[in-house]
Amino acid sequence: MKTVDAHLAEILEAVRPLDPVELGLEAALGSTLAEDVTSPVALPPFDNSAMDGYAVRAEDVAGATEDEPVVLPVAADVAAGDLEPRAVERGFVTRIMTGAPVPEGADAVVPVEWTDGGTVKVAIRRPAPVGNAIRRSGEDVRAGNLVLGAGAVLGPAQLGILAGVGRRAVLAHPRPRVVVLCTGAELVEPGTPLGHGQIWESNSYTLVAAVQQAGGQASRRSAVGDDPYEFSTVLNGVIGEADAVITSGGISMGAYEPVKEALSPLGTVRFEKVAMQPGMPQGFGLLGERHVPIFTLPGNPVSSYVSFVLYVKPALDRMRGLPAGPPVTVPATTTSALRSPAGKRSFLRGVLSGGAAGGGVADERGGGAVVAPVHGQGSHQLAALALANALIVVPEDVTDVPEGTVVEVIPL
Ligand SMILES: Nc1nc2c(c(=O)[nH]1)N[C@H]1C(S)=C(S)[C@@H](COP(=O)(O)OP(=O)(O)OC[C@H]3O[C@@H](n4cnc5c(N)ncnc54)[C@H](O)[C@@H]3O)O[C@H]1N2
Ligand code: MOO
Repeated sequence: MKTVDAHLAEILEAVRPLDPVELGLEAALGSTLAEDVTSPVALPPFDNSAMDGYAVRAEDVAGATEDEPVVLPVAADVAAGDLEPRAVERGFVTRIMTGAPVPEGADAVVPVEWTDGGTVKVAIRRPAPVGNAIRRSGEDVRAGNLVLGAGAVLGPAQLGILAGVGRRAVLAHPRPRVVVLCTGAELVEPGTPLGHGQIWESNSYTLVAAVQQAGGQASRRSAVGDDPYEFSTVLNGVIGEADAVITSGGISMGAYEPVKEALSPLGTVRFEKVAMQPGMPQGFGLLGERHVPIFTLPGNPVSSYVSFVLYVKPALDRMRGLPAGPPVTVPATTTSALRSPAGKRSFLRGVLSGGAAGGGVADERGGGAVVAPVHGQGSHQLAALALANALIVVPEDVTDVPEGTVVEVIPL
């Protein structure tokens, strides 16, 4: 049987980063920067006030006290956005608002709270040291400085600095558009009545959410039955708009396996058994001239989600232009004994707590972190999966793990 590592390696070998495109900032959340961005100007671009108050020459107010305030005439008002260059003469002040340019000659701002708030003349009750409440030009970024490098994922703060350095659009790897397509004649939409032999379709909800969490844009197609022709028709209808396709179901050894039956003749999608549990039946390949990756995941709900975590998430990372590899694991001590089939890598569902997972500090031997396997390890046991927050990895050559052993765990 193929190993988990070999299957992932094959997928990562085949999948390429999406070509960078020019994205407006409104559309760029979650994309990956494909250029280095520098600032054309210093930020702030000019010295400006950090507070509402009075721009002064510090020496003019050096003697101010509560009992003997310094009273000075207010020569002008300067608000944020004031375009007129201004100056403060010796013996005068300028009323100034937060964000307004500091007038020539002023070297300190006295907050309004230290004064009587006068508009014609003002009584200042405390001295302000040179530089008080002034935000210097270039304090945040110098002109020409790199603010974000290629490879940065654009979140709210990153979009903010891009706008802050004057960009409206950037070159970025877009979020992959992923179509999720489930198969199975027994599947009906949640919210509709169940007939005999039917179940509510759930995998697409899990997989769409997983794609979104992994930085992709997911779209869901209603489940198709067990007819390979119908499956092919739906697939052909969506492929033009997809950067990747995920299917669930229809790939094992039964008589009605529409995904396998429709895709096997193409010769570009391989169906094989991978030495893992759950998720043994797997398929992967490339479709059409655009070489759109297709992940044909097993239908059992736990199997399809575990397969997503192990194979699709790293592939989406690569498509996003990010470093891609197997999921990160952390050490934790198992609270119960574990069993695993010989020759397969198991991904048991568990609840990870303590250590780094619980906000504490885990040492490299799992000190502090513990993991408790959930009750119900069948690949159909979706409720047990929903209680878990981690996958406990049991290697291929291990069949019994005693309670108290340090194991590797994939946080979900
Ligand atoms: N003779 C063999 N039978 C099976 C083997 C095998 O090696 N030999 N492998 C088993 C394993 S392991 C798995 S995993 C499944 C995978 O089968 P398929 O990918 O073909 O999936 P289906 O048969 O379509 O469905 C399996 C199971 O999952 C339920 N299901 C499917 N889709 C959904 C969905 N969207 N939402 C909720 N539940 C879903 C479906 O009703 C079935 O119960 O094959 C084993 N059999
Ligand atoms: O590989 Mo299957 O996922 O055990 O049920």
